[in-house]
Amino acid sequence: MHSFGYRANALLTFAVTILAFICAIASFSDNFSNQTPSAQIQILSSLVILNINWFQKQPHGNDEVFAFVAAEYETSKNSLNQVSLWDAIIPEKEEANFWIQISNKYRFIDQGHNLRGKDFNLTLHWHVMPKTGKMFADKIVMSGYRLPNANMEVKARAPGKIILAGEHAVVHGSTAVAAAIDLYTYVTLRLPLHSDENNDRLTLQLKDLSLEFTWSVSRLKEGIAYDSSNRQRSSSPLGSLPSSGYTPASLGEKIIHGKPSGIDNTVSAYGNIIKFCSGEITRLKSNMPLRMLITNTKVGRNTKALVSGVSERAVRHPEAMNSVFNAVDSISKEVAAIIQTKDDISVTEKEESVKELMEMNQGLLESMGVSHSSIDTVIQTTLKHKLTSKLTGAGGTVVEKVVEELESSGFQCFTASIGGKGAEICF
Ligand SMILES: C[C@@](O)(CCO)CC(=O)[O-]
Repeated sequence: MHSFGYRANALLTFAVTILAFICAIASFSDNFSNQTPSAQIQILSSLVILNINWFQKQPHGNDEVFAFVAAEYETSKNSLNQVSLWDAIIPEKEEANFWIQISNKYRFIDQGHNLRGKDFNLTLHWHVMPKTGKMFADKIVMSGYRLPNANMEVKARAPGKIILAGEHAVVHGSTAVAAAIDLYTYVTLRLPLHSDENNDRLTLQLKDLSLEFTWSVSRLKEGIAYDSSNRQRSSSPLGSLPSSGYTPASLGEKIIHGKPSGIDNTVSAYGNIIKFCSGEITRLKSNMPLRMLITNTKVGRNTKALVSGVSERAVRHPEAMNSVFNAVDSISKEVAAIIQTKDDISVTEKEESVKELMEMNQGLLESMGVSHSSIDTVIQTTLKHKLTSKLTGAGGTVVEKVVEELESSGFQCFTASIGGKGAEICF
């Protein structure tokens, strides 16, 4: 008679043997599974186009494909170094045949000093992970990539802007109309490839002005993080620039204006002609030709002081200043409506109306205490030529005469088209 322990041992051994036998058969059956997955990948500048055209999901299994793209390179110490740039899990057959356009998910960082001027491969790996059985792995290697030998450069440009109506009052909630102009500021950013070269300093050299500023990168990052978390609008309202470009611009505005309305950085970042009121932006589609003569009176100004001067006047005379702000609001709304109108009104009539509204706006700016005697000179000069109404639209010799006279008074003139592109970045 066998003891209980002896019987239990025999049963366990039998169960384990059967289990091992089933596993061996399952594993052997992998040899009959004919897997021929294929994939394509194309790298277009910062875009990856990926097309995995194979997926095999068992009726009740949960196979999935894990795909990742890595930059791979060789060093004297290791024959294979990988920097993962992108990955994804493809859970369903229906999702396995796809085209995607992405920028890298993970940052391409040189951990040592290995990548400058070196060749590397971009490799797409994919792993098919069945519920049971052998994991299948394959890859496509794309060779011929090289990181630059010198520091990386990023170029950006942002347009200047003009406010057609509503400056200053916009800070107090009135509507304003502004446009990007085709005069740009260009910036080239050089990023050191080696981390030890990045000594936490960002240096800005304004070569035209012979000025140089330096900031601590970590302090700037803190400022940007703070501003992003406090900003109500998180995405680009006009769709031309990532919101990350908007944030530093709005930080700069705070430095220059103290309490900015946000109109300057918005129009410079996103371009076009916009109607702006308390952070709400409406893009205007102009139905009239708009070219502007811009005169630089060369009178230095302190925007912060002017903006706070208007606020102080509003505290001293709240009712009167409210009426001024309301009048500016109506003027801006009317300017916006004229610019957009498709009615059968001649361009001259539209220009006459815009001219009149601008004159009224100028008067209100004077009542806010922000005008200057040099602006009166500009107005008198243009009025003398009875050309004020033409300055928005007309070009040619008549404008040249006005420019000549204004420049002889020591001013600097520019003609500009308005409503163009916003800030652009080129890697
Ligand atoms: C004076 C102001 O209205 C415009 C300056 O370009 C200030 C602001 O809106 O932030």
